[in-house]
Amino acid sequence: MLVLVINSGSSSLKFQAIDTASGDVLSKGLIEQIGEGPIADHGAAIVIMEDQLHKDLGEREVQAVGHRVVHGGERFSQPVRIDYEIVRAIERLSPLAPLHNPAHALGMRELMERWPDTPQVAVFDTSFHRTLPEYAWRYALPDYLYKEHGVRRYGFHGTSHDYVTGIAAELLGHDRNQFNAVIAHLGNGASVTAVKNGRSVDTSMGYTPLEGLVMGTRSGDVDPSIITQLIVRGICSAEEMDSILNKQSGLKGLSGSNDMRSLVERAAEGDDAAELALSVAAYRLQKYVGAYHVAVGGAQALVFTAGIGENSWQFRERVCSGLGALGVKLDMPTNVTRSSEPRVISALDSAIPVLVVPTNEEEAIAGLVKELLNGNAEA
Ligand SMILES: Nc1ncnc2c1ncn2[C@@H]1O[C@H](COP(=O)(O)OP(=O)(O)O)[C@@H](O)[C@H]1O
Ligand SMILES: CC(=O)OP(=O)(O)O
Ligand SMILES: [Mg+2]
Repeated sequence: MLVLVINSGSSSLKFQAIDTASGDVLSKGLIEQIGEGPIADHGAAIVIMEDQLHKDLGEREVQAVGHRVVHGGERFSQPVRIDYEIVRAIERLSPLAPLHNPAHALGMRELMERWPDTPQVAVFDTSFHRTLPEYAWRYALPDYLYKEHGVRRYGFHGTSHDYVTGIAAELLGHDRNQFNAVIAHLGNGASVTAVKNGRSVDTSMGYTPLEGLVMGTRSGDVDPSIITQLIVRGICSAEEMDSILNKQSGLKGLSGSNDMRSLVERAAEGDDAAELALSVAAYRLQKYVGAYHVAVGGAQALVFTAGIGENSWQFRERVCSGLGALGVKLDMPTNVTRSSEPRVISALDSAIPVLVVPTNEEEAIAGLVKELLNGNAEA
C-alpha cells in the first residue's frame, strides 16, 4: 500500500510517501515557513507537496494518508479513520497542544477537501501511554481539575517509544510482552518512557510536551512556583512565560544553543556554559533512568533513540557514566562507532544492556495506517 505520512506543524509540513510492502520511501519533503512568506497557508503547502509527489511518484497513486497527531486526549487510544467529527475532536484538544493540534486539523481539512476519495487516518503520540496506571498519570491537584478540565499527564512520542520497544525486544531475543525497558527518545523534544511487559507504565512528558527532560529549547521539570511568582511579580506575562518555558529554555536557555553537535564541541574546548547545559541535561535523564528502572521492576535494557540518542556518542557516554549504581557499563569502541542499525553498545559485563535503536515514526505510522485500513491483510 502506498501511504503518505504527514506531520503538520504550526509553520511546517513534513511528508513521506512510503510503500508499506517494500518499506521504500518514494518521496519525502519538508515545507517550512508556512504563513510567513510566499506560502500563505497549509492549503498552499499541500499544492507544493502535490507537485513533488507527482514528480516522484509518476502515475502511482497515494492510497491512504496517515497524519501524526500530537494530542489525542483521553479519547484516542488507537489510530482512527478521519472524518469531520474526528477533526473537530482533534480541534477541541487544541488547548492541550496549542502548537500542534490546530495545525494537524488544518492539514486534515485541506487534504479532505482536495482528496475526498483517499482514506485518511490519525495516529496519536498519546496512544501508547493510555496504559499508564492512574497513580502515574494523576497530578496531586484538586480532583475537579482533572474531572472538569482534563488536567492529567498524557505523555507523547508514543509512536516512537512503541516502535523502538518492539525492535529492542526483538534484538535482545525477548518476548515483547515480557520485556521491561527504559526508552530515551532524545530529539529536539525529548522524553523517557518506562516500559513494563511491553507497555508504557510511566513517561516523562505530562499534560503537554513540556514536562520532564531538559530539551533543546524546553525547560522540562521546574518548580511551578517559579511561574506563578514571575507572573504575579510582573516580571513577565503569562504569554511570555509560555514562550520562556517552551522556546527560550533547555539547552538553549543555559548555553545559547540547542544544537547538540556544537554544544559537545564547545564543551570539549572548555566552554563553561556548554558544559553546564550538557551536565544539567544528562543529570536530569540519569534521575529518570533510575526512577524508571524502579518503576518497571528492573529494566532489561536502556535504549537511546532520536536525533541526539542515535547520533551523539558523547551525550550517551555522559549519561551512562552516571549510571554506575545500576551496573551500566558502555563498550567504548562500540559506543563511538557510527551505524544506522539497531545495536547493543554496552560492555558484556554491564548489568543492563544499553542499546541504540534508530526510530522511524513515519514508517511506524504507515504500518499502522495499513493495519487499520486492511485489517492486517497483506498489501
Ligand atoms: N550527528 C549528530 N550528532 C549530535 N547530535 C545530532 C546529530 N544529528 C542530529 N543531532 C541532534 O538531534 C536533535 C534533533 O533530533 P530529531 O529527532 O531530529 O528532533 P525533532 O524530530 O524533534 O526535530 C538536535 O538537537 C540535533 O542537534
Ligand atoms: C511531542 C513533541 O515534543 O514532539 P516533537 O519532539 O516533534 O517536538
Ligand atoms: Mg521528533
